[in-house]
Amino acid sequence: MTQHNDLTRKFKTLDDFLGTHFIYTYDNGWGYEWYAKNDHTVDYRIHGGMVAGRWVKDQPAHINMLTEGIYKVAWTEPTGTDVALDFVPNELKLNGTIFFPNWVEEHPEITVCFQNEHIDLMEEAREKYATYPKLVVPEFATITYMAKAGQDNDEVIAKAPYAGMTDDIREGKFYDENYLQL
Ligand SMILES: C=Cc1ccc(O)cc1
Repeated sequence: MTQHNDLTRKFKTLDDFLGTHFIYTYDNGWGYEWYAKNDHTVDYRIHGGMVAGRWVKDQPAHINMLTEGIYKVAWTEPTGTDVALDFVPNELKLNGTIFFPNWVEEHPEITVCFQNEHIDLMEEAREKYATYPKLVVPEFATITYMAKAGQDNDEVIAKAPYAGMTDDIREGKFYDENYLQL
C-alpha cells in the first residue's frame, strides 16, 4: 500500500482520523508535526516556535469526533502545559490553543528534548518554577501534509527534528511504502 501526502483526502469517521500523520504551520509561524497514534495516544515533533526541537511519544490524549470530519483533541503534559486542538482536515485547517505554565515561557530550553527520556526533569521543573501567569496561545494553522500512517506505528515519530525534515517528509523522502523510516 503506497502512502503519501494526500491533501484531498476526505474525512468522515473517527477511524479516518486515527492513524493520520499531519504537518501544519500556525498563523504565528510555529511549525508542528503531529500523529494520531490511536484513540487515546498522540506523538509529535515541534519544528518551529518557542519550543522548536521538542519531541514526544505516547502522550495520552482525549480524542473525539465532534461531528462528521471535525475532531477535538486535548491533553495535559508532564510539563504542566495543556493543549486543545480542533482539526478540520477537510478544510486543511485546525485551531489549537496551548496553555503554557509560566516556567515554560521563562525557560523553554528545558523542554526542548525527547521528553520521554526526561520526564523526571519536567516534573522537577514544574515544581521548582512558577505556573502562573500562564501563556495562552490560540492560533489557527494550515495543514501542509497529511498521510495515513496507520495506528500504533512507532516509526512515524522516531527521531529528533532537524532543519529540512518536514520538506523531506512532504517530498516523500522520509518513509517507505509501509510508512517505515527510510
Ligand atoms: C505542546 C504540544 C503541542 C502539540 C501539537 C500542537 O499542535 C500544539 C501543541
